[in-house]
Amino acid sequence: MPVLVIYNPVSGDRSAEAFFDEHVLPLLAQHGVTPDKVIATESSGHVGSIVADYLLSTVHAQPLSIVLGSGDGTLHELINELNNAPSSKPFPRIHLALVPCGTANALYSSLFPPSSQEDPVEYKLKSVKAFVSADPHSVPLNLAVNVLSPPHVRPPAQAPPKQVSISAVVASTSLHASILHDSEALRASDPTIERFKTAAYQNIARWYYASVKLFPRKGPEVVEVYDPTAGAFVPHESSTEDEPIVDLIGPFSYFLSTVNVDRLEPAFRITPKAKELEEGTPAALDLVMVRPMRDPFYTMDSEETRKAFAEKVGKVLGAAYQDGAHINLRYAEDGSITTEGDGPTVVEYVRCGGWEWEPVSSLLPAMKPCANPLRCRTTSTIERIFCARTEIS
Ligand SMILES: Nc1ncnc2c1ncn2[C@@H]1O[C@H](COP(=O)(O)OP(=O)(O)OP(=O)(O)O)[C@@H](O)[C@H]1O
Repeated sequence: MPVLVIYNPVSGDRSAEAFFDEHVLPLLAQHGVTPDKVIATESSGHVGSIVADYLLSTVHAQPLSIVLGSGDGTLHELINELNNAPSSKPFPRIHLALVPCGTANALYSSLFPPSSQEDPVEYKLKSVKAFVSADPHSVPLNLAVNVLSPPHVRPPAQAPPKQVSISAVVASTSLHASILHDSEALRASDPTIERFKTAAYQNIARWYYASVKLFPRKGPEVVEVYDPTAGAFVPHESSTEDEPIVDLIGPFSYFLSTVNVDRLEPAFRITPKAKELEEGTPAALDLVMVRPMRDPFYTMDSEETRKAFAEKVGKVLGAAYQDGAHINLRYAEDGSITTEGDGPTVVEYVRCGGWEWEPVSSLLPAMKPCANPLRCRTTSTIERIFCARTEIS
C-alpha cells in the first residue's frame, strides 16, 4: 500500500518537523515502511493538493495510507480539498495515521484519550504504532456536510453561491465559532490551548439570535435529548415519529455540534457521550446548546443580563473540563446552578441527524461568524477515510 508522510511544520508549537525526524520516520523505518513521499506543507490548503496530485498521478487502484502530523485544521483541509478535487474516477480508500502536532488535536485525543501517567512521546506515536502493527485496527470517520448560505441580497443583485464545507470534528455557531475566529489572531503570541480560553473570555457575554431546526437521525427517527436523571438520551419532548423536526428560538449563547469526537481538547469533553455511539450505528451529531431563556431568572436582554449570564456560561465551560460534567447541571429555583433536583438543564445536549441555523437580527450586535444561515447534516459513513487506532476497551 502506498504511504505518504505529510506534516504541517507550523501547527501547534511548530515541533512537527523535529518530531518526525526524531521519532516518526525512524519508527516507520524500523517496521520496514518506506514512504513514497515525505512532505512538509508549505501553506494553507497545500495538504489537499499534495494528496490530490499524488492520486491523480497514479492509477490509485489500491488504498492510500497517509501519516499526517498536524492538528484538526490540516485534517479538515485535507478532507475538503479531496472532496473538491476534480477526478474522473473515485479516489481510493484512505487510511490515516495521525500524529498530534496541533494545538487542540480534538480527533486524536478523542481516539486516544490521554492519561497523566503516559510518556508524551509514546502517546503521540499511538496511531502510527497501530498503523505499523501486525493487526492494524482502524475506525471509519463520519462526516458532516455544512452548507453556508450567503446573506440575503435584494434583486437585481446576484447572491454569491452557497459554500459547502465538510467537517469531521466540529460545526458551530455562537460562542465556539467566535472563539475559533478570534483565537487565530492570538496564534502568534500564544501557540498553546490557552489562547482558546483568552478568546472565550473576550466573547462569553455575547448572545446570538437565530431560529433553529433540529432533524432526527436515521434509526431513532426522532430528535433525542440527554436526560441526566435517566443518564441516557430520550426522545425530545417536541419530536415524534409523525412530526420529528424540533423548532427552537434563541437567543443562544452556545451552539456546537460534533462528529467522531467527545472532546475538543484533551480535557474539554464537550459532548461526553459521543463515543458511546457504537461503530456501525447511523451517524449522529451530538449538539450542545446553552439558551439564556431557560434560566428561571431571565427577564429581558440587556448588557447587564448578559454579563450576569456570562458567569453561568463560565460554569458550564468549566464543568466541561471536569470530564463533561456540564451535561448534569440544572437551574435551582433561585437561578443558581446545581447538580441536584429536577430544574431545567442548563445545557441542552441533543443527539440528531442535522440542524439549520437561521440568524435573526437582534437589538444588540451579533457576531460575524454566526451572521449567515447555516445547515449541517451528517452523511452516512464515508468509506474512504479511516483512522488507525488501537482497540479501546
Ligand atoms: N507551511 C505553512 N505555513 C503557514 N500555514 C500553514 C502551513 N501549512 C499549513 N498551514 C496552515 O496551518 C493551519 C493550522 O494548522 P493545524 O490545524 O494543523 O494546527 P493547529 O491549528 O495548531 O491545531 P488544531 O487545529 O488541532 O488546534 C492550517 O489552517 C493550515 O492551513
